[in-house]
Amino acid sequence: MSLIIEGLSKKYTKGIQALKHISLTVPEGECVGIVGESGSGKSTLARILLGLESYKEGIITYNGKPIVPKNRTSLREYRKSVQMIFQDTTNTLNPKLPIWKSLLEPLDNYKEASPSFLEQGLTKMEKAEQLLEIVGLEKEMINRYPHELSGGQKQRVSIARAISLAPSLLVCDEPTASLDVTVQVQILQLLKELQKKTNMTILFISHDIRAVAYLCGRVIVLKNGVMVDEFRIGDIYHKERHPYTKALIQAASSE
Ligand SMILES: Nc1ncnc2c1ncn2[C@@H]1O[C@H](COP(=O)(O)OP(=O)(O)OP(=O)(O)O)[C@@H](O)[C@H]1O
Repeated sequence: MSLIIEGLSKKYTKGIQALKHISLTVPEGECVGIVGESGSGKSTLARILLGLESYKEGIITYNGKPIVPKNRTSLREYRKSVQMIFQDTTNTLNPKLPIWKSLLEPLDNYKEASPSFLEQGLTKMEKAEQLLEIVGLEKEMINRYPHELSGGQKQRVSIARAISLAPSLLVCDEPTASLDVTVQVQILQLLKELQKKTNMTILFISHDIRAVAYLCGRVIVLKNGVMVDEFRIGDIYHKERHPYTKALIQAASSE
């Protein structure tokens, strides 16, 4: 798995330049964090990576193949290996469907997928139960509806759904932002555990440098669409950090 972004820029209509010449490589099995304040372009980057947003300038290649936005055929295979979790689970979990139906949607769409962490020969319901167990939820929850779950439980279901196809890359866009602090920590722990177990690559997008520092080995700092800093987590307190990175650390430690 390799994801390479070279010289990516994105301009919205009305001239808003959300990303300016972004270049980065996401190596296999690593967790790379993208941190920045509101409006820095984090979600734009995530949406482009998922093929949900177009871009005119730059090249994105995944395993050597270019990602062409909104090209359904080339995106089908890509979508199988690249999954996303969002801050707001309403995008993922249809309120009208029981949990098991939402959970099994990706596996239904890609019948050829057989993730190694699911036992062979399971019925549909047993697959849904196993997926829930992997993310630390009671299997009895498969028959509930999203409104009958807490925010943290819903995010666990979203994670179970996202990993059900054993993606090689998981893009997480502020997955803990709307959760209580203790639940945030539990979700971060779960992601860390899953990453260790499955060796999937994670691109973790957050405004919270502490969450990024907990989970990621490498960090990229975005400010107004520009990559202003990039470092290994061990160098977070290095004196050569960009003043904006230092300000983010300072702000987080005084919260
Ligand atoms: N569909 C759109 N049309 C026009 N401008 C947009 C659109 N989406 C985002 N923008 C603008 O692009 C810039 C980057 O927005 P983006 O949502 O990527 O930032 P972000 O870092 O994810 O912020 P937040 O943390 O608040 O979600 C902002 O100035 C925003 O107003």
